[in-house]
Amino acid sequence: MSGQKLVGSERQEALSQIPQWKEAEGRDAIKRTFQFNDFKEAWAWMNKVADVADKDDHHPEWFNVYNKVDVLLATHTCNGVSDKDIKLAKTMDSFFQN
Ligand SMILES: C[C@H](O)[C@H](O)[C@H]1CNC2=NC(N)=NC(=O)C2=N1
Repeated sequence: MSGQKLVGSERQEALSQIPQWKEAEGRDAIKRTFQFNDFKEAWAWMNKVADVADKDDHHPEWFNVYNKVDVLLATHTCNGVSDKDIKLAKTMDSFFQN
């Protein structure tokens, strides 16, 4: 994981791999909202993600209300979207499907 800001065709290719994620407004970041059956499911998912985020030292910016989690991913060190954000987005998506 380089952590370098993704730009141009490399960025478009990476974003095409995570079609549920959209570019954030007013900031170089990606966003997605996850909706669960209830709070406990949302919390369990967040807990699974937290383990990976801490292991990879790459953390989401997220806001949880009841069964919804709004997520924003960006790499602070490059002030933009990097491969680390794409990887974490894929992990979040995989935990959400399973
Ligand atoms: C000191 C610590 O390793 C750094 O601040 C890590 C922590 N988690 C991080 N998370 C994200 N999203 N971007 C970072 O640049 C980052 N840097």
